[in-house]
Amino acid sequence: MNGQGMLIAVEGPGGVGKSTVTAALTTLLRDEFAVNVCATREPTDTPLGTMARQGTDVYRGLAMAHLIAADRYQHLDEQIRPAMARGEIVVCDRYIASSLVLQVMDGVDRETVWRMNEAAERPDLVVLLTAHPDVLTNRLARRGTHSRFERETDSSHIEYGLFAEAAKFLADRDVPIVELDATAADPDTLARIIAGDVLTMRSHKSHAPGRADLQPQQPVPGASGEATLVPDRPAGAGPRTDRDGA
Ligand SMILES: Nc1ncnc2c1ncn2[C@@H]1O[C@H](COP(=O)(O)OP(=O)(O)O)[C@@H](O)[C@H]1O
Ligand SMILES: Cc1cn([C@H]2C[C@H](O)[C@@H](COP(=O)(O)OP(=O)(O)O)O2)c(=O)[nH]c1=O
Repeated sequence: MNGQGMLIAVEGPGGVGKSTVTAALTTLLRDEFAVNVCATREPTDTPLGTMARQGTDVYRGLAMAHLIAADRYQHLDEQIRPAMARGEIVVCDRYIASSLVLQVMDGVDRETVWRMNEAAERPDLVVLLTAHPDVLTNRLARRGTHSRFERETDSSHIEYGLFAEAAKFLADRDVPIVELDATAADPDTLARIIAGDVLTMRSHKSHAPGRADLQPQQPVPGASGEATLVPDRPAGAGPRTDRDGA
């Protein structure tokens, strides 16, 4: 963690509800818990990020991977690190895990993607939203697809599987990651569960020896359900399989 600030990455396949949950979490932390939140997303809304977001039919493979990484490093310099230094909780809709999935879908080796992101801040918490692939396909059909990745045949099944692999990859490298099943839970409930995890982590941090600004752990009214800490799974197991075959 960087000062009092934290970096929370909201990740998951297209249509799972990342943007919706990021917005709900931001509102909850700001309005109910008076936390300073920097809500952001990748690709960013800068010219570089917009080129990547709108350019998925033009840029592919290593070119796309470098475009995304360049946008991420600029994002870190200009927005994420300054916000963390101010003590804010940065909630980022898509981050490194997305690259470990989408660039791999695009034919780039996972280790290569990881090395390209070597100097990027590790998130304090990765929130991996999952849902049964058929649910994802239906949500994308209702909302409309936004990119070449989402239009790819069977994209929901492919992304679902690759996010499970990325979760294991990150957990093996000691990146804290929780997985939440968004198949049936509504966005506000998911936001409350995440807020509970984030505020608990923040409280533990502020209770670290030598800190004068101790804050009691804040309760999260209405939070229910269970977040699975990926490293807690049995060795070798993929992310939660309770929705497999559902
Ligand atoms: N938990 C949820 N349950 C049901 N529908 C949801 C949920 N979260 C989001 N949605 C809907 O699914 C669609 C995709 O959500 P969105 O936030 O755009 O996903 P993403 O950012 O992951 O691509 C939207 O129409 C949204 O209203
Ligand atoms: C963050 C990230 C995005 N992308 C690309 C894929 C997506 O098509 C595009 C935009 O992300 P996406 O979240 O799907 O867009 P929207 O918010 O409009 O639904 O950026 C990557 O290829 N790798 C990444 O690491």
